Amino acid sequence: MEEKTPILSVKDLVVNYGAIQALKGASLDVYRGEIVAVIGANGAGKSTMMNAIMGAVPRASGEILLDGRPLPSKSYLVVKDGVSLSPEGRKVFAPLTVLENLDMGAFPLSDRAGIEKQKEEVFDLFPRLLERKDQYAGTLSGGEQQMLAIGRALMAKPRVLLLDEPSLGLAPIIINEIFKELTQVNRQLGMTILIVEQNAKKALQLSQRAYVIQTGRIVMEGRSEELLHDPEIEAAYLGGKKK
Ligand SMILES: Nc1ncnc2c1ncn2[C@@H]1O[C@H](COP(=O)(O)OP(=O)(O)OP(=O)(O)O)[C@@H](O)[C@H]1O
Repeated sequence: MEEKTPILSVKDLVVNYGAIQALKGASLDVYRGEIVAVIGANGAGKSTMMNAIMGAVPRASGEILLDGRPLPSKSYLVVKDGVSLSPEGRKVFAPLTVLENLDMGAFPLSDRAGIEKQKEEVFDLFPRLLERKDQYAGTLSGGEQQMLAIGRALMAKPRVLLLDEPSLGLAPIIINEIFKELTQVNRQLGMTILIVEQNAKKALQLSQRAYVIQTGRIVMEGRSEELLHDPEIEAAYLGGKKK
């Protein structure tokens, strides 16, 4: 699966919020077709990593490359280049319907037929959204809003899909449903995915490779299967030995 040039490469990324250094030279690579996870505790810098890739927070130094070329620093240009984000807390457009939210996500596409095809793919993955296509997004359940946020990100036909804590605040049964669909997104659409999660177990089960971030630094990386059974990871992120 791994090739020479990563589709997405973050090199020595530094992000400051005033006096707080949220990322202290973090690097990671994502190869085409992979699901890569970044796990870490509250405040480790996971959302900052995603927002910096999207150009939504400025970087102090470092490089972000897509297919070896620097990504633009404006969010809408990043989306046009092929990177979409499903943000932390979903952030769907509450006063718009499901269909209108999906249309908003399709802004880089110009042909009507392409947009409709993309919508069909999203509805195929999340039939619950089709059933609720005319419902206002603000009235959807948390799980449905998460599906819509992922669907909206997919509408731009990204080459890399970024997911910021898709499990946040959801019941385990809904998390399982969403993570099953993410496996489908990866397999069915061949979608490359970078996911950041506090739910380390789910993220490691979903991904092929993973990075561990601690106070702005990548401190460990490896095959997810191996990290799942690493005693240090078990103790720090998986709630000890209990099975
Ligand atoms: N806009 C901001 N202004 C100032 N400090 C910020 C801002 N956003 C984030 N931070 C700080 O940067 C650090 C990293 O935050 P970030 O949101 O990236 O962490 P995270 O790993 O995504 O955490 P969580 O899992 O809780 O969402 C934290 O110390 C946070 O308080």
